[in-house]
Amino acid sequence: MNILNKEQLRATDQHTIQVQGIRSWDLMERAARELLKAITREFPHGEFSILCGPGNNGGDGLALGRMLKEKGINTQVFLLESPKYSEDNLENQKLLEEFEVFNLEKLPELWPDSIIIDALYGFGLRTGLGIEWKALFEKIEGRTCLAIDLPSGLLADELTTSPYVKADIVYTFHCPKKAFFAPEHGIESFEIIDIGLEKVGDGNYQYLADVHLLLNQPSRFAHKGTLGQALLVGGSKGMTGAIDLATKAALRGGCGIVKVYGPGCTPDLPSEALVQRDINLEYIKQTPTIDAKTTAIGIGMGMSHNGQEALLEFLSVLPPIPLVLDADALNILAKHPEKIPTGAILTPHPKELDRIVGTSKSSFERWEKAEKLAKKKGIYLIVKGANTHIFFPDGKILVNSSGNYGMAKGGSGDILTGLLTAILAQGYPIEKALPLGVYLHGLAGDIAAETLGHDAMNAGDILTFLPDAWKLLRRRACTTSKYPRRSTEQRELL
Ligand SMILES: NC(=O)C1=CN([C@@H]2O[C@H](COP(=O)(O)OP(=O)(O)OC[C@H]3O[C@@H](n4cnc5c(N)ncnc54)[C@H](OP(=O)(O)O)[C@@H]3O)[C@@H](O)[C@H]2O)[C@@H](O)CC1
Ligand SMILES: Nc1ncnc2c1ncn2[C@@H]1O[C@H](COP(=O)(O)OP(=O)(O)O)[C@@H](O)[C@H]1O
Ligand SMILES: [K+]
Repeated sequence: MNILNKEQLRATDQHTIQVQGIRSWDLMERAARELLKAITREFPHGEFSILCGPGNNGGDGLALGRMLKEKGINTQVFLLESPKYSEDNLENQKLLEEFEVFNLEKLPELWPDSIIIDALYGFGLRTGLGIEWKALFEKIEGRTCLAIDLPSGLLADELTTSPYVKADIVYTFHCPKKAFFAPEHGIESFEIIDIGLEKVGDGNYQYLADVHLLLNQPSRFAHKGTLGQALLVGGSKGMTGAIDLATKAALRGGCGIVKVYGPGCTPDLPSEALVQRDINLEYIKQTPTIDAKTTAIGIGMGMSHNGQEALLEFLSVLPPIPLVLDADALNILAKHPEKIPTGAILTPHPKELDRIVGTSKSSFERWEKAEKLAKKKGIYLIVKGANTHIFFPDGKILVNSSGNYGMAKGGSGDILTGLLTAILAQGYPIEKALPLGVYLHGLAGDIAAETLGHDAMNAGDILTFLPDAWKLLRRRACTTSKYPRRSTEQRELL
C-alpha cells in the first residue's frame, strides 16, 4: 500500500473522479458511509458530537452527521463559522437543513457523555493551527475522540508542534499518513478506511502488509545444502545472551545450517547450531574462516579495542553480500563510516543510527538522513522501532505494519538479526528478505502479545511464536493465490 503525501492524495482523488465518472461529492458520500460502518461497529451504543470545519474534512463530518441522524442515533453537529466553505461542504450543509446544526463556539455545549468526532481539518491544512484552538482541544481531551482522516491541526507530512486534537482513534482514508509514524505525534491508533480510490502507480514510500506474496515455496527435494547457510559472528565476555537469541531465531528462520563464531566464552548454544570458538576467551580476535552464504556481524561483540580491530579486519576479507551489520558493529562503524561496505544491511535502532548520521531534532529529520545515507552508500538501513522503516539504496522506503510495544524488551533486535540472516541465507533477494523478515518478526510479536499479553511477554516469546507467524504467512499465501500450488504442506495448512 502506497503512503501518499497530500499532493499525491489530491491527484489520486482527481484521478478516481475521472476514471470512475463520479463527482467529488460522491466520494465524500462514500467516505461518510464507510465511516458510519466503522464507527457504529466500534461504538454501537454511542451518541456523538461532531465538530465540522470549512473544508472537505468538515464536509465528511456533516455527511456522517446526516447518516447518524437518519439512523436515529443521537448526534449533535457543530459547524465552524467561516467566510468560505468548500463546495461539497456547502452541499452537505443543505442536506442537513432539516436537522439543527449548531454554530461552533470557542467552547461549545457538548453533551456530557457523547463521543467527539473531530472533522475540523484534514490533509488540507496549509500551516499549523494557532494557539486560539488550544482551549477547545483541551476541553475535549480526556473524552473519547475519533478523528476523521487526521487529527485536526496535525500536518500530514511534517512535524507539527502547534495545537492539534488528541484523538483515540484516527479513521484515515485510503492510506496512513506519514505523520502517524512519528512518535512525537503520539498517534496511538489508526484504522485505514478503504473508499475505493484508484491506484496511481507504485510510490517509493509504502506500508508493508502483504509480505506473504514474497514467500518462496521450497521444493520437496530441498536439503540442508539448498536451504542455505547462515553465519552469525558475535558475543563477548558478559554479553553472550544476544548471540544465543540470534542463533535461536536463525534456527527458526528456515535456512539449512546455522553456524556461529564467537569468543572462547561463548556459552552452549542449541545443538542444531555449529559453533566455533576463537582462541581468545573474552572477545573475538581472529577472522573466522567459515564458509557461509550470509553473514551477520556485531551481535553483542562489545566495543573493546581488539574487537574493533577484528571487525574491521572481517569486513576486508568476508564476502560482502549479503551482510547484516547490527549492534556493536554499527557502533564501531559509526567511527569509521568510510568502511561501511556497499550493499550491506544495517539494522540500527534510532540511537545507533544517530551515532552514524548525527542526532536529529525529529523523526522526520532522522528519516531524511537515513534515506540520504542509504542512497549515498548504496546500503540497506532497517531503522527499528514501532513501525520499523526499511530504507533502500534506490530511495524506496517501506514502513512495517506489524509489531507492538510488548516487543520493546531487551533482545528483540537480536532476534530480528538472526531471523533476517536465515532468510537471506535461503537465497531470497535482499529486496524481499528484508520486508519478509521485518514483518514476520513483528507478526510473531503480535501473536505473542495476543497470547501472553503485552506486559508479560519477553523477547524470547517472539521466538516461541515464530512458528505460528510462519504458518500464518504460508496460509495467507495459499489462500490469496488464485491458482495455489497444492503441495502437501499447503494442503495441510488450508
Ligand atoms: N482523497 C481523499 O482522500 C478524500 C478526502 N476527503 C476529505 O477531504 C479532506 C481534505 O479536504 P480539504 O482539501 O478541503 O482540506 P481540509 O483539511 O478540510 O481543510 C481545508 C480548509 O481549511 C482551511 N485552512 C487551511 N489551512 C488553514 C490554517 N492553517 N488555519 C485555518 N484554516 C486553514 C482552508 O482554507 P483555505 O486554504 O481554502 O483558505 C479550507 O477552508 C481530507 O482530509 C478528507 O477528510 C473525503 O471527502 C473524500 C476523499
Ligand atoms: N513499540 C514497538 N512496536 C513495535 N515494535 C517494537 C516496539 N519497540 C520495539 N520494537 C521492535 O523490537 C526490536 C527492538 O530492537 P533493539 O532496539 O535492537 O533491541 P535489542 O537491542 O534489545 O535487541 C525492533 O525490531 C523493534 O522494531
Ligand atoms: K479531522
